[in-house]
Amino acid sequence: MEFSSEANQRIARISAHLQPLNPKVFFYLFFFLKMEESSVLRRADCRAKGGAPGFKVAILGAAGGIGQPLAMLMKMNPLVSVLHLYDVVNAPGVTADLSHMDTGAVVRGFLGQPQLENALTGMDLVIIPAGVPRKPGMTRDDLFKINAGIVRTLCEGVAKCCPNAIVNLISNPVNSTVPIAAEVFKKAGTYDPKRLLGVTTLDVVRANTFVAEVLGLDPRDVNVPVVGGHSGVTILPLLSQVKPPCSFTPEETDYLTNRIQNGGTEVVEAKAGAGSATLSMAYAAVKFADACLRGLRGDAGIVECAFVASEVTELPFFATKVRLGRTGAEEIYPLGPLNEYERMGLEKAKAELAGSIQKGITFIKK
Ligand SMILES: NC(=O)C1=CN([C@@H]2O[C@H](COP(=O)(O)OP(=O)(O)OC[C@H]3O[C@@H](n4cnc5c(N)ncnc54)[C@H](O)[C@@H]3O)[C@@H](O)[C@H]2O)C=CC1
Ligand SMILES: O=C([O-])CC(=O)C(=O)O
Repeated sequence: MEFSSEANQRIARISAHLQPLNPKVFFYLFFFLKMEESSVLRRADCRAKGGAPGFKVAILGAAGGIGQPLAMLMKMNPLVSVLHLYDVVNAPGVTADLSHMDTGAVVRGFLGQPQLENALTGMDLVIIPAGVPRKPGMTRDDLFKINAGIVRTLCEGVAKCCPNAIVNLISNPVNSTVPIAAEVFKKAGTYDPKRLLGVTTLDVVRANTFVAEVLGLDPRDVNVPVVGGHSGVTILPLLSQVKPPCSFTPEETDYLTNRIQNGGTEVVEAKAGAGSATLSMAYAAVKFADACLRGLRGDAGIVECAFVASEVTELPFFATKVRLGRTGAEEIYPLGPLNEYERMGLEKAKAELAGSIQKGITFIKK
């Protein structure tokens, strides 16, 4: 008889003591130890395959400034059973590090293009923060040149390996990368507009924080809808629809609108060349991903703002409140009543958005 594994060697040691005794006792004990070993192995195998109930989530760009804290927070999310971390650099290190956390999700790392397909196969949710961030003096559109191609390649992988996954797209410029992703999925014949969501949660998170400061409230009790897109004037906070209901002076309205629209630039300048928002973005991305997973699970009443395919305006994409469900963005809410200030803001937002959306579409169609 061959004894290879550690468990088998233990059986061999015990057997050696038992064999000279009663053959019947030996047989039953040997049988019991074998059963115990196979159940231990089954449990380990089950965990290694992500057998715990929950969703399978991939992060593409997982070793980056957003990717790392995002991966850590997703590793802590009880709705996640398997977490795939993909990047073109450092994925093994981040994976080894996070895999020591005693939380339920099984973490696996994937490095470089040849491992992209394995990273994506079987995923329920794919979160994409891959790409370069801004430096002071740059607009988000300045990132298009590099990030457009990155998003195209990653979305081709999604179309091939997990066409039914929900996609949370973070890479900037979101106003163009979401249309790029849509065109890639259309080309592959896998496009379902409900499953493609541009992440604008950080705008809402900032709006809640800044409005709470002005009102002297706890930001957790404040909810500000932010519509339009994710860049400059396309970020349109609807201060007339803040919950709890409140009112602002014209000066407060100006201050808050400008601060929310320029929140990203405020961080880029403070970081002085070392990148853009990463920690608040990881927080926002996890807030949004968790909402998507709760929607997938079938929870009722999950509503978040997101940049999605939309008929709310004449533009093909627009950020508004959406209801998240088992199939993604199942309902897209209208803008609701706007005041004069917001109506003017909406026209400015639409004018800029139209060009950014078209730029993304043309990038794939050309
Ligand atoms: N939607 C939003 O609200 C926000 C979006 N962003 C955007 O998120 C993106 C990432 O920002 P950071 O994490 O700060 O940048 P980062 O440079 O720290 O990390 C980006 C990661 O992407 C990886 N990467 C590059 N090419 C890749 C590829 N082809 N496949 C997989 N991974 C690839 C890099 O190796 C790096 O680890 C930027 O485009 C940034 O503008 C940032 C903040 C907020
Ligand atoms: O400003 C940037 O470049 C990053 C970003 O999108 C944000 O912080 O909102």
